[in-house]
Amino acid sequence: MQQSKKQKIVIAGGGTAGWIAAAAIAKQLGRVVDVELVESDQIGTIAVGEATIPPMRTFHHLLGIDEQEFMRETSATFKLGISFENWKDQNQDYIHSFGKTGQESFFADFHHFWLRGLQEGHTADFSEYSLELQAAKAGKFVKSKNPEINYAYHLDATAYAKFLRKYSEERGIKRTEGKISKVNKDMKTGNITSLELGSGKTITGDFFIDCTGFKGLLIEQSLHTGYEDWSHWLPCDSAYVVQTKSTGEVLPYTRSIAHQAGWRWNIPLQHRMGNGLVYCSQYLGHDEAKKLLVDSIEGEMITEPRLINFRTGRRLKAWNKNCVALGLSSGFIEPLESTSIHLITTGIIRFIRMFPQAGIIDSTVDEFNRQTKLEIEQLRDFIVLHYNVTNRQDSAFWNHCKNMQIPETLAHRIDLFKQNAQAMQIDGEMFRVDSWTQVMFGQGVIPESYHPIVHAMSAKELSAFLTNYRKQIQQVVEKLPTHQAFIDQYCKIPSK
Ligand SMILES: Cc1cc2nc3c(=O)[nH]c(=O)nc-3n(C[C@H](O)[C@H](O)[C@H](O)COP(=O)(O)OP(=O)(O)OC[C@H]3O[C@@H](n4cnc5c(N)ncnc54)[C@H](O)[C@@H]3O)c2cc1C
Repeated sequence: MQQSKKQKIVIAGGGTAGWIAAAAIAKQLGRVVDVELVESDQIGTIAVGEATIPPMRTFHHLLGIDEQEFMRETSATFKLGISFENWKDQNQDYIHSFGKTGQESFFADFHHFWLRGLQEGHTADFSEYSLELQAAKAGKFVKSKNPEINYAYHLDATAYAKFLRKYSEERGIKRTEGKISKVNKDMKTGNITSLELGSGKTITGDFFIDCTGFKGLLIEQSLHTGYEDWSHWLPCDSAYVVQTKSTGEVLPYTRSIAHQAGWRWNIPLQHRMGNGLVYCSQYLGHDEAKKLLVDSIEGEMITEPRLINFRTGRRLKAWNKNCVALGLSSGFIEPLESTSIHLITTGIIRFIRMFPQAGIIDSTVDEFNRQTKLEIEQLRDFIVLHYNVTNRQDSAFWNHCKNMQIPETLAHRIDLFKQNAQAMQIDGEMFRVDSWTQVMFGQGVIPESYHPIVHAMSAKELSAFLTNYRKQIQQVVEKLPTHQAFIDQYCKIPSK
């Protein structure tokens, strides 16, 4: 079999997306391709994106990253889930944790057993059957395989890009600083041939990865790929962000607190808190939003509040010609479930798997785009669920969300769950039954019936099963160290 010549990949942009792409390619393809990353210090990065989901650990494992070093360098903390406050209704909270809830049987998920229990007088909340959720509530954490505790991280976005830059440069990635002023294309094929910098330097390549952020300098401004707008389902279009000093012990979860026209977040890092207020500008003015954020934060501000505008949706093709878009240039479904960095990692893994060593083949491009579309649509549905299934009627924004037409795929899932508690699962989907059920129950969806298989247990057996499972979780949680104590001994940042 013939091996083609060594290809050159040019990565445009050095935010989280650019350096994740560089690090992954350096590790997996470093011997067979040359890579150059161009970034502009003058433009800088978006410098948000600080909450993650558990698959990041697998990605780090693939890169051979040492967890303690990574956590110290990025001031990271552990994340067991997200606390959704005032989403179902004002003054009602629930946690979407990364844990399993209860023990399922081959034919029916655990929530069917819990629903029967409710009917038979068991009053314990669904949340009491998840170890991660209870540990989060108690502010506790430990790394454990038995019982397994599933977790992700909160991290400092700027420090993370720096950390991956060091990793990539140590593995041979070339970095060029400069502002791209022109994207050159081949007249015949339409492929990108080179990037011209303000300094006059030209960077040529065989393949280009667009990580230039929302503007999509290559994929959109040069290749005019097109964008599918999802603002009719995800109407928030703005965020004010600000960093504050920490106050008290760090929580092992993100807080997402709904307000009259969106929500705000608290992301606890070791040395500071990340805060942001996401909103729909049609229902809340920018000045009001800024005031709402400033009035709600607890610690002293260490940055000025900064406005970020966005449009939810996806790039029509993540791979077009000889260019793949990653990160914000490929689309954005808002940060509610911390899915953007995850999409960068799955995007680069997919690209490496389908790497066009022998030239670009249409079927490969089509398959890449098909998988990318499916993945982002599944995440979109999960996020739309949070907005749509609510009892809130206190503002025009929530009335809009409650009554909006939702994607058919999501409507189908909600129907299945409402009618007979079926939590539909698509192969390979990121958020599993445990996530869908925690959010459905958390937002107040109560099914009309459950699977009859649960009657294979007698009432006595079911009662013992539910009671013992819950007790075991309580016993484990009692013995766990606090999140703060675990961080202090495992990955504490050096005091400055
Ligand atoms: C409000 C908000 C909150 C978010 N929260 C989360 C979260 O909690 N979790 C999560 O997973 N994701 C979150 N995200 C998404 C996350 O921030 C991004 O996915 C991530 O930071 C990747 O950004 P990026 O690298 O694509 O873009 P950027 O960080 O914008 O980087 C763009 C890069 O391109 C360079 N560039 C641009 N133009 C040029 C040019 N002409 N010449 C040279 N270089 C250029 C810039 O200098 C920069 O290096 C959030 C996003 C927003 C808007």
